[in-house]
Amino acid sequence: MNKYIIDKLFDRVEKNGVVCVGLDTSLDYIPEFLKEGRSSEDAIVEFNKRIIDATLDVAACFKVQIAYYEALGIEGLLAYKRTLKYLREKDAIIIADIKRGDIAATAKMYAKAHFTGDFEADFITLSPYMGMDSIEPYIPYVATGEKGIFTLIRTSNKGAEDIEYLDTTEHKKVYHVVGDKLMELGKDFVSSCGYHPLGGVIGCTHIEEGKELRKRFNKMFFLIPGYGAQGGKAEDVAMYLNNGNGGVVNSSRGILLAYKKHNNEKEFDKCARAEAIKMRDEIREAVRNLK
Ligand SMILES: O=c1ccn([C@@H]2O[C@H](COP(=O)(O)O)[C@@H](O)[C@H]2O)c(=O)[nH]1
Repeated sequence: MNKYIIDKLFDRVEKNGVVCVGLDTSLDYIPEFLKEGRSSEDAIVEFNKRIIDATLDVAACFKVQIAYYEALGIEGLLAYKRTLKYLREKDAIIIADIKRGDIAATAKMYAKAHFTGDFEADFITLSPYMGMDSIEPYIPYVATGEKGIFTLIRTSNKGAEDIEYLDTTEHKKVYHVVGDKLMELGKDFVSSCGYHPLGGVIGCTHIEEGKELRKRFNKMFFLIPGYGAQGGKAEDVAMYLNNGNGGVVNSSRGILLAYKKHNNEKEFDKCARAEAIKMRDEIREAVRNLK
């Protein structure tokens, strides 16, 4: 049986739980005392390092949302690069949330940019709306066993209904078609853990289809956003998992800004840890209650 990066993620979930810490680090989220005397780049890196150190043993992985870094230009991208480097030094699993989608020639360059070099990540997110030839250039990296992708299938936002929920002539919704195509592509890469490294982004905010999607895409590992700040709850998430594995659940603002709930900016990292543990334990409990 082949070994792919998805086994490492599966094992981390077994060990640390399903929480994916979202490093959507906006400058506004960083407490003033940490910004004093530091450049924006250094403040972001310092904030991220402290969040990473505080949550490493209670997180399955870290999702770094590139938009927050790109928005600050070169300085932001340097902070992005340094954050990824720190995560790698800690042997943390990195999901780069870059949501790319383009013609194959360009996709090849995106693959090189985010699977090697300064911005190297373990997994990246992709948008499938230009078709499967926009996904294929990433597959040689997946085939090495060291890289994986999460493709948008059914997203967490309200606007998901505008396109993803449209009925197709095959009497399936668009997101079913996307998921089915990825399952087909993934079947050559099913790994020891039972999943393939061609994961899907499935938001936990449309709870009606949780069980159906879990059953239909049974070998697909899910990246599940929408928890906390977008309203997703542990009971909702539990349905997208298989015995508490088969997916990671992202929370970005919920974890990074936990200190605001406790009015304790000095200990923002401790508050982030407590929030990640609470989230992990609530999801574990909800999984137990499903049985
Ligand atoms: O369907 C999707 C796909 C991606 N996202 C991303 O996840 C985080 C969510 O942040 P929160 O602060 O926990 O709401 C963010 O990076 C989004 O770009 C998503 O929300 N939904």
